[in-house]
Amino acid sequence: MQLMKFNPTKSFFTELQAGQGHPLVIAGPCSAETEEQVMQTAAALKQQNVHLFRAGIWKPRTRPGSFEGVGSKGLAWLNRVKRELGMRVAIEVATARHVEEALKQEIDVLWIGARTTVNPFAVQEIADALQGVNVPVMVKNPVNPDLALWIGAIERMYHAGVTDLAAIHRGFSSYQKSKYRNVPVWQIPIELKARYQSLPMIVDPSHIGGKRDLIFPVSQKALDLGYDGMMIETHLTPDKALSDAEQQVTPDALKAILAKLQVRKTNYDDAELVNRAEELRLQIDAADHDIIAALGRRMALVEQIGEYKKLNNVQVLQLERWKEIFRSRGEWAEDAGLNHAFIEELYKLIHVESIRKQTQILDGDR
Ligand SMILES: O=C(O)C(=O)C[C@]1(C(=O)O)C=C[C@@H](O)C=C1
Repeated sequence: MQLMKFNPTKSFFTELQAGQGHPLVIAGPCSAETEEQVMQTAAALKQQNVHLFRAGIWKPRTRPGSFEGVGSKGLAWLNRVKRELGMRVAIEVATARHVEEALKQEIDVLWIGARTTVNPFAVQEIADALQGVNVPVMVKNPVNPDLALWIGAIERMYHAGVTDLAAIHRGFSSYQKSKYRNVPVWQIPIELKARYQSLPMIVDPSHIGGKRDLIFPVSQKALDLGYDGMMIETHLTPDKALSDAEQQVTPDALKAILAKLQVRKTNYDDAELVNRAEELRLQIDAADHDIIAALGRRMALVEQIGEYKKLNNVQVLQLERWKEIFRSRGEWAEDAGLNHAFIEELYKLIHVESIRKQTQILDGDR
């Protein structure tokens, strides 16, 4: 299979915001509810120079019985937004039929939702329906934190001939309680961005946060990480919305959020500033050198204990010692002004590596 060489110099998404010096803004209601609601929301958002008007037509819901979208008739409403207000419009598609109906109504941009991205069969069906069409497509991350699955869905679009691609980061489901509706796991989109630098990355703070209050901080963090834009759910009367009421904002609130967001420079623009940053980076290099040397010493000791365990036929996992390490290193971290949870995660990784090394020694597979 040919690997994706995604490296366009310009695309539909970059052109939309070209020269404006501010990020791409996609906004609109979670769901299209009535024709009037769609037209009024779009008119309010047009005032704010929103680049793309979004609305859910078919809504995949967790449980049956919730509002599942108005269906095909809503497409004509979006077509009206396009014709009467001159805005570009975007919807989510989950099946080949959705794609066909959307194209018939001249929807400008399609996106693949998180619950679809998880399923390669469904994604391929959409890709097949897009063969030879080349409409811009945005691919949301899968609900589970799996980068390969996300890339796979983007690749299926690419192989179908879609050249205007973007990724949407909407966060990941988690069983654990969190302040987020979908935990961001920023490392995953950062890795995607590192692999495909020219792939526009859009944040969906409405789904990550699940609450209005989190839209601003999540968007600001995304901009600080170099994201290209955001998709924010907007409703005229959010509290009365038929879906996702808690995470939608009014067009006025959206305006306030956009005004507050700071777009920072991608890099230092002055030689003096570059030099100061370089000095600090040299010190970071030295500190990292120390960390790696210390880890090397630690692992050499772990190997010695491994040999000793082999000689005496003692098992690898020493639970009491491990619990003690986990507890004490957390305390040391706090004394040193470091984040407790960070050091715990680091030691979990170190312990897994110790176990891997000692298992090799004990099982003689070195
Ligand atoms: O103390 C030991 O017995 C070790 O092998 C070292 C070590 C560690 O990495 O610190 C490794 C594995 C054990 O479960 C506990 C601790």
